Amino acid sequence: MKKLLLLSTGGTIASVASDSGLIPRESGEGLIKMLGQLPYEIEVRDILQLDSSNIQPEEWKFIAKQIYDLRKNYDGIVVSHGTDTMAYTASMLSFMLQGIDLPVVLTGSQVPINVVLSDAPDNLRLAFAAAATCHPGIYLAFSEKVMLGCRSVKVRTTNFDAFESVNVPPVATVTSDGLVFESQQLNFPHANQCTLNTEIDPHVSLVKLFPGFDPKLLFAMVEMGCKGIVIEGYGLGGMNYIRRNMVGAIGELIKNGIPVIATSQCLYERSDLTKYEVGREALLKGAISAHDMTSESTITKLMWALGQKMNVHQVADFFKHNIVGEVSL
Ligand SMILES: NC(=O)C[C@H](N)C(=O)O
Repeated sequence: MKKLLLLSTGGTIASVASDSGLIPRESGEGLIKMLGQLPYEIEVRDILQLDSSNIQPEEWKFIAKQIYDLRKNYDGIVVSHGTDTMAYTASMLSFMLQGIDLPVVLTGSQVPINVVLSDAPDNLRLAFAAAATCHPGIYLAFSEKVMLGCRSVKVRTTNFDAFESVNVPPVATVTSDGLVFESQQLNFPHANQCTLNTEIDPHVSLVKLFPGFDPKLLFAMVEMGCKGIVIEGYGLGGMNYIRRNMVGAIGELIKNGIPVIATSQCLYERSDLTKYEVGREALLKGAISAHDMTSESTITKLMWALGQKMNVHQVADFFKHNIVGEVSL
């Protein structure tokens, strides 16, 4: 029988009603009790009790360390987590725990587990099944899909089908035959040499461009300590240069050692700065392409790169590499 660990961190899945709204108070044991008999040996640790809106870099480091320290005793780990920032946590854990040597599966729910028609029991069962059968890696399991953590995005606020695997198919889906693996599972050459590296620099910004945005604000961010910027441009990644010169501003920033990553505000498909004049000009100035990465993966990859003390050229080179399955090049 596979030995699995549940690390509970809070979220709606563990929430109960209170005068001030839903608050995460249910224990991991409480979650497991609602599932009935499962064909796994499960141990539980309550490590946090937070709504995931409160999960930040300090918690990422803590969760990563828990996984790293405890992993040798288990065949797989499930992390119950709020849905709101789960894709960020999944992405950051992927970078912090490169070469992870067992499956780690994040899950949560849209409705608390103590509500009759909650999606929590199904999501938890799916996460345990994934933790028992997937290749080593960081995954997110939700609503009958198991996705690579660094490719998942929360796309719905209330619907049970809240997450999507963006730009790659889900790793597995639930069918009447059980968990069916759809795509090539990850098998990175460095698998089984798990490292814990939680050095990150969260002094970064994620800017969604809109017509009228004043590029001077980018310099204000840098003055306030921002060390790197992700810009969600239009479509394939285009940015304006007439009147408000985003392209010129990007050139200035890069000259001053601030990496600028260009991505798209479209959820699906890649950004490609080579296609239009408006993108190519930014590329010439040194903008770094995020290709088809999610914004969650892009911002966490940037934080991790800066945490490794990479300079702007090293960051540019780092973004040309697929580290944990986050990008198709
Ligand atoms: N469905 C949820 O889990 C939402 C909740 N606010 C959280 O992220 O913790």
